[in-house]
Amino acid sequence: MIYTVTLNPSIDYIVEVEQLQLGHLNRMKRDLKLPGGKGINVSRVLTQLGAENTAMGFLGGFTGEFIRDFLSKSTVASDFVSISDDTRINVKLKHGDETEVNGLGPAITKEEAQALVAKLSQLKKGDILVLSGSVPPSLGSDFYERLIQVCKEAGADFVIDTTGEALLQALKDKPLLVKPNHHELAELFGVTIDTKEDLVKYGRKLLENGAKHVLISMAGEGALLITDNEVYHANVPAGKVKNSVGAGDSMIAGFIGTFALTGDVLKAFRTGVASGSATAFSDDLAVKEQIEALIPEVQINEWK
Ligand SMILES: Nc1ncnc2c1ncn2[C@@H]1O[C@H](COP(=O)(O)OP(=O)(O)OP(=O)(O)O)[C@@H](O)[C@H]1O
Ligand SMILES: O=P(O)(O)OC[C@@]1(O)O[C@H](CO)[C@@H](O)[C@@H]1O
Repeated sequence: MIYTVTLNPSIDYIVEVEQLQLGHLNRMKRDLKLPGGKGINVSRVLTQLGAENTAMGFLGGFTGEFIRDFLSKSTVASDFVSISDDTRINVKLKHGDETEVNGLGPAITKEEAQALVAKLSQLKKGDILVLSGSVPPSLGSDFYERLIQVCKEAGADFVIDTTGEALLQALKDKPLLVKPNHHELAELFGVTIDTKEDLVKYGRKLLENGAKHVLISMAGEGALLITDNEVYHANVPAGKVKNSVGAGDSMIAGFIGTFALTGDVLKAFRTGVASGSATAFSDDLAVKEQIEALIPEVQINEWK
């Protein structure tokens, strides 16, 4: 069973304007409210792929109710801890370009935090825990580390999609998968990456430090999968990009959902790329039919 954890869910308020004029009244051309937060996105795409999963984390207030309701209507199983503060609203402004303004996140009490830890102590060997996204400041920066220890004690695997120190710290506990994009990989090691050799060199460092699989996404320029023995490159399908929000989460869902169902790492890689691109080509997250249509367009080659 796969469990996703979103410590800091959001309503993603997607607002489209013809042209953004700072300091003036702008009228919306279109707007859309969607449940957001990286783990929730992973759960929504896992559900599309038929991979059994439960979305967990913290939800509170009217914003939390919106998310609960949306997930239930779209048959995404969930088991969130209810909190007294409001779940945040993240603004995604489309004005030719994409500008995002993400909230800090709600206050979470010690008791609420402990309630999530207690739920996760029910994990079992063979389960996969997906930890994705930012940590609300009230939880403290070591909260992921606490959840990873709970996961390890249960003998379950984990995937972590975060950045910086929290990601580096998590490597020693041997995550099943990490997926930085090429910019995040460079930032992580405080370097600039200009060549294919450097991408592989720094991707391999994540493996050497403990990750079991490393995916490096490069938006429209393809993706790399680095395993102990091999490096594989995938192209991305051609299409019109409508939305990049959640493309990386969809890629993780495609990879982990397929890996959990088949154990086949290359099939997982191909579905991961197809899922990321299917979301990039949609207004919302990808649905099953869109993902399936793109799978044959993803070619994977060994990278020498
Ligand atoms: N321009 C594009 N054309 C086709 N596919 C794309 C494009 N941009 C993103 N994707 C798909 O989405 C996947 C993840 O994209 P990206 O490298 O932007 O990840 P990310 O930075 O984690 O994404 P996010 O915007 O969700 O933070 C890519 O590997 C690819 O499959
Ligand atoms: O603020 P965080 O937790 O880093 O990212 C949150 C977020 O930007 O990530 C998702 C896309 O990946 C969105 O649904 C959501 O708004």
